[in-house]
Amino acid sequence: MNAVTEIENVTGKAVPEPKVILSCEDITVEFDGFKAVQRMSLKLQQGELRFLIGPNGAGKTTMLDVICGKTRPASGRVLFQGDIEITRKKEHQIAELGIGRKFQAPSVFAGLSVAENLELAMKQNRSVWATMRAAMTGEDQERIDRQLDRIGLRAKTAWRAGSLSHGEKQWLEIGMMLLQEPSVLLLDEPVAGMTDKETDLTGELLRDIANEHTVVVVEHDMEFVRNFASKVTVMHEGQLLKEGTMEEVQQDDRVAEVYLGKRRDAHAHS
Ligand SMILES: Nc1ncnc2c1ncn2[C@@H]1O[C@H](COP(=O)(O)OP(=O)(O)OP(=O)(O)O)[C@@H](O)[C@H]1O
Repeated sequence: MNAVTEIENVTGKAVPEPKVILSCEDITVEFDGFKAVQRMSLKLQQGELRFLIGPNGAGKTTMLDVICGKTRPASGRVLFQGDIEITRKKEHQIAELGIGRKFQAPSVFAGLSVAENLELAMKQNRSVWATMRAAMTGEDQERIDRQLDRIGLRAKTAWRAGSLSHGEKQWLEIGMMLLQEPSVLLLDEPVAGMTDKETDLTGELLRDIANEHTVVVVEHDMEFVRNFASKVTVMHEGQLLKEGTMEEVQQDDRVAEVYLGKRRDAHAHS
């Protein structure tokens, strides 16, 4: 399963080809006859941080909903890890396969401590829980500590989650997701409502996470995207408008017209 396909680069030297972990093919979503997404395709490589941008109503959230099984497409299919078709699977089955979804608002248990939230999340990881039940504590504590360091909340382990800042709650929820060891993380506007400092720290956190997981971020904050995106997918009116580096996307006239241009105009008039 882990065989790495090799391709030849321009010098004729064999280099490992990045593995596609998730592939959305020709997805169309209809709501009462209205096509919210139209023949949209999206391929994600293992370990990439992909930003999904576009104006309001472009279909970004609907694409995440299709991937995580919340919305059924009228046509098209979603393949996970090569040949596992997840298009008609239920949300919980898709989550168990390793695709985690985080919605915009943080959802942590406010009355529990940071540590308790993380412990609970880890216990929901059924496969690990079942196989490692006998050898719990030490190893589990290490896994929790690792996430605490990663999300920057080690000093606040005993704090009630409800007393954390908005940004810290978002990081805690990301840490909780990571303890379930997903291959793919889908995040809806993770930096909305964060301070500039929190936004930057979140960008660094997402980059760090993307070394081990594949991360898809739906985002409106263009400064954040500019600072942290390597590859960007732009949607408009349910369709793929452009895909490429931030530079390529910014230089595209159609993107400027439907999206970036509109934002510049909005700023110019404010
Ligand atoms: N459950 C639904 N029923 C009917 N129409 C819907 C439903 N969900 C989304 N839509 C419509 O589908 C289109 C795409 O919505 P979607 O939320 O995916 O866009 P988006 O790009 O995420 O927008 P935003 O950036 O504003 O969140 C919009 O016109 C929206 O009104």
